[in-house]
Amino acid sequence: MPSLASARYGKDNVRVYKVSKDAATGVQTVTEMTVCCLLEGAIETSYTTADNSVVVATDSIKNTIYIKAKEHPVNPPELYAAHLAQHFLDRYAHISAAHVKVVVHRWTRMTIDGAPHPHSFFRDGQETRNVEATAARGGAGITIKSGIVGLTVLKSTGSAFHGFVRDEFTTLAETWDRILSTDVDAGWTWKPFADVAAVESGVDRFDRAWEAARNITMKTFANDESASVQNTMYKMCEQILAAEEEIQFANYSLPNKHYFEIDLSWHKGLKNTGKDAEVYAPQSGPNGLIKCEVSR
Ligand SMILES: O=c1[nH]c(=O)c2[nH]c(=O)[nH]c2[nH]1
Repeated sequence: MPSLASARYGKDNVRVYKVSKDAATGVQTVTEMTVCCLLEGAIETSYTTADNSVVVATDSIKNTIYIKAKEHPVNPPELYAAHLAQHFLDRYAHISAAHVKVVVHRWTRMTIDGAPHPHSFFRDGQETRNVEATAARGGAGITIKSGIVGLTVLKSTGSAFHGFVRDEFTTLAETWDRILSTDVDAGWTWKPFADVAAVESGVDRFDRAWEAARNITMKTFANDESASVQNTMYKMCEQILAAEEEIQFANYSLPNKHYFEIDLSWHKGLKNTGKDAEVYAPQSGPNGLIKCEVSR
């Protein structure tokens, strides 16, 4: 006899834009985000016996996403996500958990004639600031994971990879100097918060951690004499844990986006390998994929 093992539902890809206008200076500040909100609870009968009386319509969930963005600050996204998730527990007795994901897109203020423009912005890359917040009953409180996704980086030297297993499956040559490129997906998990008030008190921690993680990622990527993606990402995790006491875990998921040397010696003896390598072939795939999570 089948039974519902797990279920959650809600609205995904809700695009939200919020502007704040400083009447005194005329300066406007904008935030654009994409929100997903999924609910769990005593909703089994909606699946098993077509009982829609337990269903908060996904259209209503979408409306709530807009209303909470109007009622509360959307920055930092951690606080907005906590307010939104907690709302569903407060409003609906049969909902036991609300999972909110917020993806914040970049709108960076333009500098025009050397001065910050009051109301014009540009998209300076596909990098996003991501937050996943879950509010749950039973003393679980609010759990929050923050992150950076889609920060594409490359270093043209300062990366090696040697000493790996060599056997009958190995063709890769050891290298002491290679190109290293990746799309950073970094995350940091906060100690659980008792309630929204706990998220709100000391709310500066979230922007501080995001800025620290971004700087740590770039500085370590740039300055580390990398022995491997594994070792470089571990060094980044260690520093993120050291930066904020309330962070329990730090994690990275990094594709290794390969750049292959091209042997052009067949053409008039052109030297383009080893120390003479200048023209490379960037690869779309396959790529390495290296992940880790580091705890205290
Ligand atoms: O940094 C690396 N880690 C690996 O595990 C690996 N494997 C590989 O083929 N190249 C690399 N590079």
